[in-house]
Amino acid sequence: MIVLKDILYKVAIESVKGSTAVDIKKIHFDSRLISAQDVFVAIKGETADGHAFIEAAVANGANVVVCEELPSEVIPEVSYIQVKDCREALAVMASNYYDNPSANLKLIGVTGTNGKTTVTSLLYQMFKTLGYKVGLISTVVIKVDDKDYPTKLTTPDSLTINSYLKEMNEVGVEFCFMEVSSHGIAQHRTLGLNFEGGVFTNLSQDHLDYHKTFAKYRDVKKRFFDQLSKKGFALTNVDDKNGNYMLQNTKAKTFGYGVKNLTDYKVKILEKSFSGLKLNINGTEVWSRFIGDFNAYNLLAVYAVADLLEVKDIENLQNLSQLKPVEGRYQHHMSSTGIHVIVDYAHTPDALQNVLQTTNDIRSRSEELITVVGCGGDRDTTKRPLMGKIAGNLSTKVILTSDNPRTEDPDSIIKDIEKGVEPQDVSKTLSITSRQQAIKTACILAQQRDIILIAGKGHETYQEINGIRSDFDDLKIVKELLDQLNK
Ligand SMILES: CC(=O)N[C@H]1[C@@H](OP(=O)(O)OP(=O)(O)OC[C@H]2O[C@@H](n3ccc(=O)[nH]c3=O)[C@H](O)[C@@H]2O)O[C@H](CO)[C@@H](O)[C@@H]1O[C@H](C)C(=O)N[C@@H](C)C(=O)N[C@H](CCC(=O)O)C(=O)O
Ligand SMILES: Nc1ncnc2c1ncn2[C@@H]1O[C@H](COP(=O)(O)OP(=O)(O)OP(=O)(O)O)[C@@H](O)[C@H]1O
Ligand SMILES: N[C@H](CCC[C@H](N)C(=O)O)C(=O)O
Ligand SMILES: [Mg+2]
Repeated sequence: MIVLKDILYKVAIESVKGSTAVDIKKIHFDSRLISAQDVFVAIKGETADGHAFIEAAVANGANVVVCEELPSEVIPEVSYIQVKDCREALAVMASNYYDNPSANLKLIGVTGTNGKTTVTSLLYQMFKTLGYKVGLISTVVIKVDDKDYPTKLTTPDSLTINSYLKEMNEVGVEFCFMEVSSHGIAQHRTLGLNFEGGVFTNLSQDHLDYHKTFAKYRDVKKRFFDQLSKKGFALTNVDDKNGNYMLQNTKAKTFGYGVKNLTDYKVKILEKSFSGLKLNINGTEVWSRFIGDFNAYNLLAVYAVADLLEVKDIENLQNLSQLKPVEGRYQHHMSSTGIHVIVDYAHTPDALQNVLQTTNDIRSRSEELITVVGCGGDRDTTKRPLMGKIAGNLSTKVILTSDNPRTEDPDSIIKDIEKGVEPQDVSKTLSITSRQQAIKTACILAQQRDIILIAGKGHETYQEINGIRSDFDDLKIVKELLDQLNK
């Protein structure tokens, strides 16, 4: 049994009503999950206020309520802990409840608009090959060494994070690589975790629906570095406009990586093709099967983190050249008749620009570059016209379609994207609401050597419409269609 006062260690408490010497079972922030002797944390969310569910939580058996405002009627058998911020309190309690698991392994957090999944997944791959037990918390999957768990968020809530870290402790994981999203930082999901290091990849427009302004989005990301301890390291992409800004107030030891500017970790791109990149990393030539300049940054970040974690240089470079691409990130497939297909998770203007630019750099220009792209519903609407403009400017044909419409009307999302398509690009742009039909049309249009880029959903194996997720896998669908069409 765990005693309430043990999990309240370091929680900023404003007032207490009732005993803190009570036994508790689990902590939940959803009243519907509460059973007898559980702690209910009332969170003021985006759509609901957890304080409205205190009564329901108590009816389900909660014997402790953590809240920002005490309910008008308090029940004598229940302990009430009033705190300033319930999300902060939840994060601290979660660490305490699971015995501060982040202190028993080396935890590295990766933040930035694009590249988090790629960098964390490659670090997982590299450290596994080096023979360590490794953890991964990413958009695609959570891994406790070899065991996989599904996940819905990039950075899960603090209870979930700590429960997986605890499981990692139990099986002897030494290194854990995790994605730190801006929502995660804003909602204190990672607060109180003991990070050995933090990495900044880049910053461009995304999530303005949530953060409202770019400056606020940037400053939330910076908060992650402000919170690192002086024992840790902070590694930043110095070529990014905000790279140095991120580290301005960090107490951690700072390091830089980049292609354009002189810094601690440097990469030069020597050759690029659809079969990979030839790089010069800090003076040594390395071959990798990754495609695209942006992946030179990702690989360099991986090399730098491995170096900062004291992997021997020779092993680091050898392993770097063995790394395999991550699911849905510039995933390349060649059809039986020689049509190139690229499935990529580009769902921001910057990512779309990068993948298209990269593809244009590699192709010989006589082929068509057919881009199939959409934007998610209930998310940043201002990125839609920007993505329309970029798709039109950098492709020879564009098919605008649906991504995950969620609760929005798919046609009105497409109309928002169309608004950004410039006049000279209108004649090469089609709009087809059904993603399946859009992909089929691209397959019908494509000839040998042409390139079909399907952007936005990468590894996702579903399409979400009105809260219902149906099977949908871009790569599987395009392969089936090309086969059916004998292409
Ligand atoms: C906008 C957002 O970030 N929402 C997240 C947030 O929910 P919320 O606090 O707004 O919840 P709410 O619905 O307002 O409810 C408030 C509270 O009342 C509680 N409640 C509600 C009903 C009830 O009957 N009883 C009850 O106790 C809820 O459990 C909650 O604690 O906190 C929840 C728990 O941690 C998250 O699951 C939820 O993520 C939603 C599902 C989501 O889609 N989030 C996306 C936008 C997200 O976080 N994405 C990032 C970024 C990815 C990237 O960078 O690309 C990510 O890290 O994945
Ligand atoms: N270093 C990078 N710079 C710019 N774009 C990148 C970079 N790495 C990947 N991308 C592009 O961004 C897309 C998403 O990459 P990745 O999944 O690694 O990013 P992420 O930060 O995890 O995204 P999310 O916020 O959705 O979790 C890729 O499919 C690719 O198009
Ligand atoms: N982590 C990203 C995922 C976007 C993926 C795209 N397919 C969409 O559904 O919008 C987000 O929450 O914005
Ligand atoms: Mg990710």
